[in-house]
Amino acid sequence: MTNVLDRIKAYKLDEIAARKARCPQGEIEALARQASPVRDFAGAIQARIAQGDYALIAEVKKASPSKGLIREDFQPAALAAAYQAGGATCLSVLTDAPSFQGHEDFLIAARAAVDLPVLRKDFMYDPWQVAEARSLGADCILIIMASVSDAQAEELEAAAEAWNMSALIEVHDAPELERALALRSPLMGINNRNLKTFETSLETTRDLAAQVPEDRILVSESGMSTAGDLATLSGYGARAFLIGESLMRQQDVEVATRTLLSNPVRMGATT
Ligand SMILES: O=P(O)(O)OC[C@@H](O)[C@@H](O)c1c[nH]c2ccccc12
Repeated sequence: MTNVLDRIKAYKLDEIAARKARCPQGEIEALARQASPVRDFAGAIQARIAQGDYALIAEVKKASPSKGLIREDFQPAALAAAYQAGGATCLSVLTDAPSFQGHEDFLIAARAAVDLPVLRKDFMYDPWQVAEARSLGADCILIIMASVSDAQAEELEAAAEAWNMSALIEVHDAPELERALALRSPLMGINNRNLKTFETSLETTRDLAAQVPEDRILVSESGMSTAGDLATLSGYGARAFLIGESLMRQQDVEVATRTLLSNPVRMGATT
């Protein structure tokens, strides 16, 4: 039985092979070395949380396999600027074309419009892709535990470290979280959406949060749309949130971002 994630992995491996044939490791590394200096993605999230604020990773997302086209008027630079003005801490930009109608140029344009660190949101299997991400300017990569072996995850994380980039480790269940804890990255993403079935429930974060050690930053991912959702997830221990669709559906993205982030539960504050 093949699921969505398996299908994505199959075409992604073909895509990687074709790209590597056009631009071998040495060449992509040379391009990566010329890229704009790395912005500290994990550090920005850590700093925002330390201030008692929520850290928002705001996603530039045109379409998804489960929802189709999400936003008609899609201008990555303007959207990035709106996210930054609305209070986002970092950006995530989808670069996968077949399933998300993403593009490398969207990441380049979005990052150039702001001074926030940027996650390249794509399906990573090969250290070559990490160098490619850096060559585009990306500051962070995604490692989806459901789609890689332990050895692959370790190899991708090591590549991110070698480029001074952050890595967001994504899990959806307890066995994946267990495997993820063998890695070093402080950024532990709990995806509320099952990438094999698209089923989405904030209870995923509730059920796994207790198993995330204190020294990791819990990032709740997917399926959030209101300040109330953030408050609920904050009750489970999440202080960082990765949000795309609900913000992409708003006419005024800056106002929507600011509204979403209003009313944070200030840690340690008494009422
Ligand atoms: O649009 P949402 O429901 O707010 O979700 C954003 C982000 O979490 C989601 O796009 C995502 C999480 N993990 C992924 C892995 C690949 C592609 C996309 C994703």
